[in-house]
Amino acid sequence: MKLLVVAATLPEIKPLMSSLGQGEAKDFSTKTLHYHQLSIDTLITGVGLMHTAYFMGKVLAKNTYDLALQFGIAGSFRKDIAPGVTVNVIEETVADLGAEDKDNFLDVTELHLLPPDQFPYQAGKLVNTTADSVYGVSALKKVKGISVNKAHGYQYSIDKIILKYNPDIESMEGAAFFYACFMERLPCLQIRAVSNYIEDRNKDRWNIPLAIGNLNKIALKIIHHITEHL
Ligand SMILES: O=C(O)c1cccc(C(=O)CC[C@H]2O[C@@H](n3cnc4c(=O)[nH]cnc43)[C@H](O)[C@@H]2O)c1
Repeated sequence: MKLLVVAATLPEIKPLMSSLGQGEAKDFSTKTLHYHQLSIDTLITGVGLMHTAYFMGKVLAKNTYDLALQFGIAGSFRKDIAPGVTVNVIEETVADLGAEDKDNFLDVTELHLLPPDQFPYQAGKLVNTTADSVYGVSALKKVKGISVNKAHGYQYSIDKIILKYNPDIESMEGAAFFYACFMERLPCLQIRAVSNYIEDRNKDRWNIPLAIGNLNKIALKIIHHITEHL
């Protein structure tokens, strides 16, 4: 079985990679690891939608996989999804692709620049239908994500985005990962651990080590689940 494991930055999946053993570098962004019967390509895309889209397109043009897994940290809009909590992101919207109209924001579907049901969108959303039970993650909370180029850090714009999309979490790569996987009809999961609440910007309140620790525990659990059920 061939897996693609994607992260924005190396620290986010370094503990997982260390647990899986030495791999060989394919190029500066990808490495191949062999673990039991699995061949695992790891891809570090860099932070952001554009970087993720480029590297996903490149790796999927050259390789075929049975499953792609994106692991990352995220901000949470909800007090009940606290720093450290790990979630399965099952829906994505690019929340800052569009145009301003005075104090309003119109997204690409509202601007009629993207037909809301054009494949792979469903009512303007990217919805992941990959069966999570197969990969041992059914206990994780399923959440709605937004992807942005400009992270929210100001209560006024946070209130507005909650009213518009009612998101649970925010990342800077999730939608690009889903779009590439859905276009290639590649089963995929986007698993994120919360590093911070989305609030007026205060980096001192972030807990990235906790998020990365919990993220990697789940990541390893998924890989073990797959090896045990092959
Ligand atoms: O310093 C800041 O204000 C700041 C704002 C957003 C992200 C960062 C990062 O250093 C992390 C980038 C990385 O983590 C994901 N992430 C984590 N929390 C959030 C968030 O609240 N909003 C958007 N993205 C977040 C993101 O996917 C990046 O990969 C620093």
